[in-house]
Amino acid sequence: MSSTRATQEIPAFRTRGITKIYGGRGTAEVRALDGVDLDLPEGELVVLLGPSGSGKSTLLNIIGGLDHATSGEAWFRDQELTSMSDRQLTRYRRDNVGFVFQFYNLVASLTARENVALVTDVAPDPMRPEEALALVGLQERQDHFPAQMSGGEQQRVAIARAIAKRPGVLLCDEPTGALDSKTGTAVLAALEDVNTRFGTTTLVITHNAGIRKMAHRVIRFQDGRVVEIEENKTRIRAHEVTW
Ligand SMILES: Nc1ncnc2c1ncn2[C@@H]1O[C@H](COP(=O)(O)OP(=O)(O)OP(=O)(O)O)[C@@H](O)[C@H]1O
Repeated sequence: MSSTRATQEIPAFRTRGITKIYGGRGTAEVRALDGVDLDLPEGELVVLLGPSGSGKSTLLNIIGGLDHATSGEAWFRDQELTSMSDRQLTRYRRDNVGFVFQFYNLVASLTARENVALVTDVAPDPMRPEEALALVGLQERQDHFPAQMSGGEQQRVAIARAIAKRPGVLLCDEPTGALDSKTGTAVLAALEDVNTRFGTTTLVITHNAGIRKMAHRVIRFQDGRVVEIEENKTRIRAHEVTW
């Protein structure tokens, strides 16, 4: 087996027995994750579904290097995240992870281009902000401020900001949660395009079950466990998703 092939077989993310317990010592213990084992291949678009409180965000935060597990192992490619210090996790996030959250977290006093430049100024091999904004269809809106844009446009600026540093993975927590179907569709199309064009492994938490049909793989959570993993043989395009 060639070394290239061996490298390709390492999943983007691998978790073994990941458990996260909040509270304890007098307060009620919450087992947010209870032994999660996952292998997520490179380049996939993965949808995480499950009821509120089932552990989706907790998992995303751990594999995104924003939080520590209580026990178990989590790996990004050949790097073990669960043995990293906070400083190492900060570097891991900076070098590898783009985040997109439900509320866009744009700086109100900066234009779209300036919001993206906040990230490109500190990344080693970034796209130009103009290029990232063009990829999400906002080439005409570079000099606009967040308040002059719709929710969907603001979320696309947030996606441009997340992808501009060319991350290996894009982690999205309810990216369409605050959007109506029309603007939500444009956001999904931007995520689909990034995944297809760059092969960026993309994880999307959603409560919109319609989005599952866009995914290569659908992971369903319940009570802190993975209860179902489904691979879609045929996928639909973002613009076919119904709300
Ligand atoms: N900082 C915290 N302290 C205590 N409990 C927490 C904390 N963060 C999350 N939890 C609990 O952990 C469990 C899993 O939460 P998590 O946010 O991962 O669920 P989720 O599936 O993402 O839910 P939602 O779809 O509502 O965002 C919940 O019971 C939640 O209340």
